[in-house]
Amino acid sequence: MTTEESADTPAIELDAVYDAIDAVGRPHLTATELSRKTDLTPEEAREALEALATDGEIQRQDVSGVESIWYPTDVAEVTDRERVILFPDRREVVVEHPDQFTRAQLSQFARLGDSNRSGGYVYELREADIWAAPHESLDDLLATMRDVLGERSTHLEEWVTSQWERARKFRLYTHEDGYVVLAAESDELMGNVARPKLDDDLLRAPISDSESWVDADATAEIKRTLYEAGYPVRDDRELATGEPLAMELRLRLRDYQADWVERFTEQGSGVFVGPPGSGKTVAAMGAMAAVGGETLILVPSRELATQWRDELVRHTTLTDEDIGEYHGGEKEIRPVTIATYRTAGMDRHRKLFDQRKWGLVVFDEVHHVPAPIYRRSADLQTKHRLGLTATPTRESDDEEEIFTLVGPPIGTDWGKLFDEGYVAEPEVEIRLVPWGTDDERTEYAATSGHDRRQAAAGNTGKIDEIRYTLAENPAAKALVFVEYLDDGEAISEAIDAPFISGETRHAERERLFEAFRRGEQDTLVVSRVGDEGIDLPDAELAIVASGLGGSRRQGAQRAGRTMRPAGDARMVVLATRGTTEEDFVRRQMRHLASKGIQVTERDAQAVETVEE
Ligand SMILES: Nc1ncnc2c1ncn2[C@@H]1O[C@H](COP(=O)(O)OP(=O)(O)OP(=O)(O)O)[C@@H](O)[C@H]1O
Repeated sequence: MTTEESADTPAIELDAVYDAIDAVGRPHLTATELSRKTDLTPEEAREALEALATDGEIQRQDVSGVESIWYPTDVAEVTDRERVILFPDRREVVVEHPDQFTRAQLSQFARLGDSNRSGGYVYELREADIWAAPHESLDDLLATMRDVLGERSTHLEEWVTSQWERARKFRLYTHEDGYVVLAAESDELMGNVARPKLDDDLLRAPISDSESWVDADATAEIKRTLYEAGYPVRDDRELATGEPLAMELRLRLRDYQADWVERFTEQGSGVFVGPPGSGKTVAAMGAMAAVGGETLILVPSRELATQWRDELVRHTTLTDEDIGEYHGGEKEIRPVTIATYRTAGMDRHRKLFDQRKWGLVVFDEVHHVPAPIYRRSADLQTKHRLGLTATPTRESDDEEEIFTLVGPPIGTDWGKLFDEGYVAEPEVEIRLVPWGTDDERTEYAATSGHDRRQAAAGNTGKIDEIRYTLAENPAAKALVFVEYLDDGEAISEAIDAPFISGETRHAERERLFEAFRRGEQDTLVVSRVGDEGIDLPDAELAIVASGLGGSRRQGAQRAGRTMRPAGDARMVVLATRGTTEEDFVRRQMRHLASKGIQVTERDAQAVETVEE
């Protein structure tokens, strides 16, 4: 073969790439790997792969900073097969076409970053993700990882093991004489980490080279300081059980709920993490019964306070007389008191925390806990603390607060909950809607910043799409979510359904929601303010016309509305095609997808899309 000839013919046949892939033992390879399995140099291998890619025979998957991954087009085309690619050195996992189970598994020990250029999902494993993995043992965690990654990396597993151990190097416990002790795994850790970092007034006196007597009122600060230094502290103190509370459940906890409660009582504090409708509220009642002490329940809204009361009366032996509500409407402190965060956060209502001897404080929707409550939570460290959340949004600034002031997560494999039918998987569909009129498009182009967002939100093309979607699902009880009042009013008028916003009086809201629950009202338009923390168990269809929410959590919550165990729930998210709204919605949905929810994307159905 002459040099000229070799320049023209591909350096390698596709078959040889398949052979090399087989030899590598994964469904993809890098140029370096190809060169090792053939007699090509790495450079020749890369050129050969590029030539095959130009011919469309193979595809590449790029991840910045490391070698590209290649796989045959056939595999990509015939199957929308899931591909999980691990980059152990970067502690990253790239997943293409992940199924629901894989996403649920990954979200337990990794956080979703951005997508890469080829559209794969990139998950990162950071220290705090391992510290906060809701597994009972390291073996359980490693088993989940091996299951989802399909391959083992000794290097990664060593790192995971070291992080797991790192989160177990310090613990607080109650000495038999009643004082609180900080114990380090070794003298070095106490001498080189804890003592230099913690002020003298926090560490009262050394007990030994690895243990110190600490200020019992400063445990929150101790936990936070060590967390920041990279050592999350186990909290094994004996906690107050408060005034006794006699209560029993009227229903049987499901196995996973019983397991959550058991882990909670062992730890004394923690956060139940489970998808909406998975029975966290009921499990929290199990925790109340297990602690057996008077309980303060903090919730984000008055509506939720009333719901909690109803559920407590329905599912436990508590009666209405045992339960007090404490918020803008009513102020009663009883053995079980349900307060809103807002009222509880006000200084003049401090008595809520001190008037009775609480044994347990429950933080519902724990990611909603406002700063004043967090400050107060530092004083609640001697009590049992239980958080509830459906959205362990790890990127949030609250991550550390939740971990140190409330407790570590307690969870179950989400995939299992879906599989066993405890939670219905919603279908989420993004629909890209063209502009209703040319004028709107022009206006969008001429504005910037917030006005621009508002223009995209208010696209009148969405009104047709809403009508179409409602007509598609005639029997479904539907909620239409909007971001701006003007849009809400326009939609409400166009589809002849009441509009509930932050301006709607409380009594009117309740009346409309009740009518909706009873099935007398089948469609409601709800603004972003109007839906905060409200539970609408019977919604079968949610149309998000705009403003999926300023935060990812809100997106997840709205999807949550349709994720009740009953019925075939569906969510349609509208976004104006070709605008920033489109990107925004996609990003939000990606987050949902990472929580194990099936998301699809299609063009608007009502309006013909014209090529622009
Ligand atoms: N052990 C159980 N036995 C029977 N029904 C249960 C049990 N646990 C939960 N449920 C029912 O399942 C539904 C959802 O439960 P729950 O309200 O506790 O979920 P959740 O996770 O708190 O939901 P959300 O996150 O939306 O607040 C409720 O109707 C509840 O009565």
